[in-house]
Amino acid sequence: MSCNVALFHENGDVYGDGDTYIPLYQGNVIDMLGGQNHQTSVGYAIGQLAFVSLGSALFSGMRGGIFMCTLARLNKRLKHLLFHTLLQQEVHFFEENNPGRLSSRLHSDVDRMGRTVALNSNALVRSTVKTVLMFRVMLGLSWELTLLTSIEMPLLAFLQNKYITWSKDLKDQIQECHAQNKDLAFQTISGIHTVRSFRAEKDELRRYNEALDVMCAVKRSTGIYSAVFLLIRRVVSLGIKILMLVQARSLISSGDLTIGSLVSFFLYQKPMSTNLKEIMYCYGETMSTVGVISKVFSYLDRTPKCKKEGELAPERLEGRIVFQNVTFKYPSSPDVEPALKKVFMELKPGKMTALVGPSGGGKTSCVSLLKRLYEPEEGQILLDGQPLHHYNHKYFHQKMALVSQNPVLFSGSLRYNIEYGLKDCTLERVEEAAKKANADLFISELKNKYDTDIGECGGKLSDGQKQSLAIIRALVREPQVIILDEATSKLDVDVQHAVLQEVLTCGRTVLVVAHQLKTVEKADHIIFIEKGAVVEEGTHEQLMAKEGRYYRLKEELFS
Ligand SMILES: Nc1ncnc2c1ncn2[C@@H]1O[C@H](COP(=O)(O)OP(=O)(O)OP(=O)(O)O)[C@@H](O)[C@H]1O
Repeated sequence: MSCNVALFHENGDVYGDGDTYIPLYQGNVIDMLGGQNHQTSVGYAIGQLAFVSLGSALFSGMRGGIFMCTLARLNKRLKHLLFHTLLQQEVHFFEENNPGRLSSRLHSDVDRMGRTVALNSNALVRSTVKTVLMFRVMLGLSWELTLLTSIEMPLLAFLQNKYITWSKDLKDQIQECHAQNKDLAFQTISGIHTVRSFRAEKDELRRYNEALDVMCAVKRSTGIYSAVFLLIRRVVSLGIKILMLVQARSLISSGDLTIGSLVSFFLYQKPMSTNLKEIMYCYGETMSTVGVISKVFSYLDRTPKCKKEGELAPERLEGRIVFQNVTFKYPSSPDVEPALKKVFMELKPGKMTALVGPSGGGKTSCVSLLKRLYEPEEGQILLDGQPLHHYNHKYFHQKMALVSQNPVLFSGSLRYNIEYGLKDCTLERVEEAAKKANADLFISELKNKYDTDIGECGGKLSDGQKQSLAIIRALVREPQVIILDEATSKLDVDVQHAVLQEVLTCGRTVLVVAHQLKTVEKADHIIFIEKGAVVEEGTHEQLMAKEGRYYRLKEELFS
């Protein structure tokens, strides 16, 4: 984009950047370099050039540096804001937008957006100033030739505009393909165990290849558009140049233009058109990034569809939970039957309540509503007589702990995972919780004890150890309500009993979600839920004596 041109003129005005020095004088270069001027004026001009070159290099370096720093800050701020906004969104948002796409928005799109805005504004300022100054000088040399040069610009701008309109959709498609491919590769790699056990490597490779083919086709179209555009642009430029040469010849013959001025004019014309191209390129780049920018901003402006956080954070919480005629439909399936229909149930403090029923009955939906991952469509859930959303978010999730069958663990140490999200948690507290979960023995046998790295998603632990870790993580928070969603299924029977005994101490409310009916026989209260409705409830003995759905399910499982 730059050219090594150095011109000297009598006014002593030099303009340029980096390796481009364009003196803004009027006069004849050829004469001076040919030695017709005095030796002193050449020395003076060279000194001046050196001085201005140094100044130019210094300022262009500073400008580049300042823009790079601004770009880094802008990127950091945008990513922070976007990540913050994403974390505020309701669960349904993440069901609609898969992780690969969101991660691509957060990284590639924000980078591209920052680069376009910051770098293009840098180039735009530089090129505009240079263009205005050069234009002034060129007008002084020959207004007729300047007029012809100026015709080229709107023509090229028109072509560029057309090109942008055609290529914008393609660029959006490429961005989308990138996100999809990333997501596909991520899914396959993270699920490699399943892929391997189903011998699905070839299928996954084929799927990835098909996705690559789609992207390749879009890129091919972009290449064709770009080649055609370049060809037309070159032809237009060539036509204008021929017109200029014809005009210059007639000006020279009529004595209105000297050969020296013509050479000067052409020496200006090249960097001038380079600058104009740069301006148009920046414009084009900015325009083609508009799609990306608008997507990023649509996420930044998105208001989460969840109820506002409440203030309640009582010192003492009893833990009595009541579902009052709760009806609920998943936002992603608004047209199907509700997952829960007018559910009424009570979970008492100091008691273990078990939620049982066939697959798809609505057990997990109850737990999701309890953890406020979704909001009921009708009815409400009360905790100590207050709707759940009245409680302070952090307080609420500390008081109500969920331990699931396949807990989500993060790479890092055991201690990091146990203390996750807790401030000022001492090692003594962690050790005490581990003892209560009957897990202190296995941890003490590890080489680095609580500092042992558990690997990606806890990959270095057995399934039972992962469950133990999740139980410690819940207990260390000293919750008043504990939800065990098949949370002890991978533990030894002795450990299961010890854990259940422990969670029932301190008058805690315990909800056990169970698929294996054997684990719930000891529950104080059993609720049988089927097709989203409570069908029957009572103790194990009462339900067995009733010979209803619970009895029949038990018979089916053991027959
Ligand atoms: N994220 C979701 N989006 C849409 N529908 C869902 C979603 N999760 C569950 N469902 C539907 O809601 C109904 C209740 O499902 P739920 O997971 O609560 O049952 P469950 O009793 O926990 O089943 P299981 O014992 O198999 O875990 C089912 O019909 C299911 O298809």
